Amino acid sequence: MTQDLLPVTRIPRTGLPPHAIVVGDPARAAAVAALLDGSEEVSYHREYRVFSGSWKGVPVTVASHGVGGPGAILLFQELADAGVRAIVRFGTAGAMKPGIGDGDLVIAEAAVRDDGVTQQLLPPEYPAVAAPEAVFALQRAAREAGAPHHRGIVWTRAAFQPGLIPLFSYDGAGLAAIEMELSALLVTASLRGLVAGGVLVIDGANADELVDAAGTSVYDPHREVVAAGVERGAVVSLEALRLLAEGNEL
Ligand SMILES: O=P(O)(O)O[C@H]1O[C@H](CO)[C@@H](O)[C@H]1O
Ligand SMILES: O=c1cc[nH]c(=O)[nH]1
Repeated sequence: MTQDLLPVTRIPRTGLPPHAIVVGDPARAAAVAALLDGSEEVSYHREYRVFSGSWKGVPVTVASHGVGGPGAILLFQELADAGVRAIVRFGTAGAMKPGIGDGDLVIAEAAVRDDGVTQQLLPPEYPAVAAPEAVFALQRAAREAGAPHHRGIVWTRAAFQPGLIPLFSYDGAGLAAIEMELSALLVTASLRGLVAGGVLVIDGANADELVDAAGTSVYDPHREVVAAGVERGAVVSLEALRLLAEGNEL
């Protein structure tokens, strides 16, 4: 019956595991789901591909949200409507700080809300902040996996391609990475009472202004160093969800 499916993503209103990993790319959702026991595709409508399965005994949802905050927030809202209570975004991003290399993980503490959608929902003063338990779970999982990782503030920015308007310079603000959807997730989580966080694999920066003197590379997600980071990040995300589900994040 169609009323049992949510209207935009067509995910079922009931029955999804309450702990979820979200990713931009539907193919990455399939790759993460392939690590689960008993993985099954639940639905696939537009850019929203959803799987369920279990990781070391913990039931997990894996879903893709596509590129960009306005579309992604529809998945986050409908996952909340479907009863999901903890969400980790496992994405890719450009590095903005010397010392953060390709394939490294950035664990978000908060995000700059330049996402192109939450500005229409809430005043700009409202924060986009990760749940501390999600930050600690991701940090612990990264440490235990031996994955190079950093913690910091992420710039979520709606425009991927540079345009004629110069990028605002966050020089001196200590931003760690730039991507496109995280702040929409963190704001949704605060509004809906969810636990949320994010971990991002560095795949280069898509604007000359973001490339630092220490040699951060240009944008190219199709490299072995990025693929290796994605493999590590998938396990780190799943382990962090397990720690959260078991209350063992510290
Ligand atoms: O790899 P994902 O999760 O899609 O994340 C990043 O990659 C896309 C841009 O190439 C944007 O969605 C950005 O946020
Ligand atoms: O959104 C993204 C992803 C990777 N690199 C960037 O510069 N931006």
